[in-house]
Amino acid sequence: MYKRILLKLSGEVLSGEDKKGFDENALEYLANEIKEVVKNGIKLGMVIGAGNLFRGRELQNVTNSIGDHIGMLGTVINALYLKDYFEKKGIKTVVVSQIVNLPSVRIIHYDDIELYFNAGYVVIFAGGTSNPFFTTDTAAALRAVEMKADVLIKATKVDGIYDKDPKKFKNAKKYDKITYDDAINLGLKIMDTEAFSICKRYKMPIIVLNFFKKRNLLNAILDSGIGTFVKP
Ligand SMILES: Nc1ncnc2c1ncn2[C@@H]1O[C@H](COP(=O)(O)OP(=O)(O)OP(=O)(O)O)[C@@H](O)[C@H]1O
Ligand SMILES: O=c1ccn([C@@H]2O[C@H](COP(=O)(O)O)[C@@H](O)[C@H]2O)c(=O)[nH]1
Repeated sequence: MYKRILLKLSGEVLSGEDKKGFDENALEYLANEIKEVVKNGIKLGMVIGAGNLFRGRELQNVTNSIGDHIGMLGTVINALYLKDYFEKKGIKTVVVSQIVNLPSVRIIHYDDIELYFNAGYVVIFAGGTSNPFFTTDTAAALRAVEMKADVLIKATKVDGIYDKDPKKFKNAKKYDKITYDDAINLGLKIMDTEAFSICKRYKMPIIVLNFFKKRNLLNAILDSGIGTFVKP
């Protein structure tokens, strides 16, 4: 069983697939899945994307770097929305970020993060990497290494890594296991090359799984071979 986890969630986990904004049913499902994890005493860090609000590359007529700043701010909005929702459901949550100065957001400080985990808080790392031209996959890889996670779990809309995008190709084939090198060399677009490279360099295992299948997250944490496992 993994005890210390960095969970990367697609922004669409908050809105429902291919939708924008926030959906009450989606949030309730998410809170229930997280509650199960917290109940098991797992130290949980989270990085959430912002696909339900803004993706820099989708903002037409906006300068690239500014579009990315808007995207990163979207991840802060999601983090605060989630913190408020989680706390109403009894999940103690703290949001940390280096890109905003708000009373509801704390700065990232390694010693404090350990204290939050020991006190049973879920820690949401908001604001991506703090730099434009990256994505929250790379932020998740960085935070996983920084928090010394046992594993990075990418919970998304597909049930693992395929040889091509399964949303576009019906004949795509799933990998149960794959190496970092193969994921990078085959150009599999489930995660950025930067994210795979950081995980490879620091030997951070990755699990990619379907978040929309009930208890999948907890089952993966209990190490039951869910999704695709990326390893050296
Ligand atoms: N080789 C592949 N294997 C599996 N999925 C793939 C692959 N290539 C592309 N994808 C796509 O990657 C998507 C998952 O990416 P991710 O969870 O990061 O979504 P996102 O839309 O980028 O996140 P966000 O909503 O936060 O912007 C899947 O929905 C799938 O369609
Ligand atoms: O380090 C980062 C992380 C994110 N961004 C911008 O935010 C959006 C939303 O993130 P997703 O990973 O796509 O959900 C992304 O499209 C970038 O525009 C960033 O600039 N730097």
